[in-house]
Amino acid sequence: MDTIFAEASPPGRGGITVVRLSGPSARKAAEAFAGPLPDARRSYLRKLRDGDDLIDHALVLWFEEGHSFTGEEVAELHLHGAPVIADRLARGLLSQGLRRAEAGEFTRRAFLNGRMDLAEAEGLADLLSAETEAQRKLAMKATDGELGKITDQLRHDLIRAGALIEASIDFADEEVPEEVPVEVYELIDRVRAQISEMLCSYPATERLRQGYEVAIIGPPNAGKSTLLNRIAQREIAIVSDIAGTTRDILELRTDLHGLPVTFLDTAGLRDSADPVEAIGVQRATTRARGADIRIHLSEDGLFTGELLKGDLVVRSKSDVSSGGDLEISAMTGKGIAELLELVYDELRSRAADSGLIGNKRQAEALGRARADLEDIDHIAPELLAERIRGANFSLAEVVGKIGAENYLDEIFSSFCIGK
Ligand SMILES: Nc1nc2c(ncn2[C@@H]2O[C@H](COP(=O)(O)OP(=O)(O)OP(=O)(O)O)[C@@H](O)[C@H]2O)c(=O)[nH]1
Ligand SMILES: [K+]
Ligand SMILES: [Mg+2]
Repeated sequence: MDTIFAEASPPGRGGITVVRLSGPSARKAAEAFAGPLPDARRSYLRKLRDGDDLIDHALVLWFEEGHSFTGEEVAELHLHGAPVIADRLARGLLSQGLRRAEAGEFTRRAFLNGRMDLAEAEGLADLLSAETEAQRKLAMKATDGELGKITDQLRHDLIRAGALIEASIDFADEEVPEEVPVEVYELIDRVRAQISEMLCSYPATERLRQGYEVAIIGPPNAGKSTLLNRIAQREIAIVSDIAGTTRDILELRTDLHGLPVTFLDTAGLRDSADPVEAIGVQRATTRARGADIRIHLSEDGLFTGELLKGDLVVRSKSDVSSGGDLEISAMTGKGIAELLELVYDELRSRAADSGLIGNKRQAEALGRARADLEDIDHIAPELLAERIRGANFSLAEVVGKIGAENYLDEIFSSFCIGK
């Protein structure tokens, strides 16, 4: 096994740069620069030298095999945060025979050494890319091993069901048709119900993970771009009194009280002879349909087209006209805070339905497990036992106990170098 190294802190200048070494010669390599390091998990302030070149004064610590993030021997060198120092150290480490880590390689080794299951590793990837408080909380839950515990319990129940069937097959009187014990069906029903419940929460989880989209739509000159600028508190979109000003979709990423929300400004909806504007209208319509919420904005407070669950019908320019339930003035700012609260309330209630299933890979494996446990009422005991084995296999895949090799490259390449 190679000993690898990488900067664990972001590139560039900072207070410190942390260089992490992992592998069988991590400690030896650290000591080649820092001198002997007696105790694990204690930090030492040392001069790092390569021959007679003093590289830096650094904090150095090491972790024994089995008691580190990767499960291998790990050393950490906390350097002063100038790129030239880390570069100088890297040259020394390369000449010691170490190699640079690939993206996600530390976490990959942690998984391969049993320090975390696949769902925890995926949770860690989400945690590192979380942008808002709600995403942080969701990812944190996934790094905590909860899914592994639940799937272990489900597998335990299925193994018991399988054993009960085997016993009934072995001892069945040859004259009497074999009967599957009632407990088997009870166990399977319970497992299937739990899987269904977990799968039910998946779409809400996925939306929160990806971030929500709120499309501002309506006729030309409704004030959509002015509203976007008001939410952004800066001039993102071009505003003019010419109908058909906006053509491309403009995105504004926000953190709405901890929820990741992207507001979309779109082309005013109308039939246009201008081919470019027509493309804009087409894009607006398609994108708005896929958004989580649509704000239907118009001067008369009416809307055309479909109203989907959670949509808001809003009257614009309330400074010059009035009427309608929900009115705003993007010019004066009136009603904007209330509008954002309504958006937040709706999305928060959707986020509240999120659960432990964090991604498509996990959802698909669970879906296969559930499919094996459906329509089992009149099937022969041997076939039922086979189905149970299939479901067990899929449950093991959820947390990567089986079949992880197919996903490792994809999962770990989404990490940065040094993670
Ligand atoms: N009085 C008043 N005028 C507004 C308000 N919001 C927008 N306007 C004006 O309405 C006109 C159209 O505004 P835009 O924001 O460009 O409208 P839009 O819906 O983006 O228009 P298109 O991109 O052409 O579809 C501009 O002259 C704005 O200054 C408002 O709250 N009050
Ligand atoms: K306009
Ligand atoms: Mg516009």
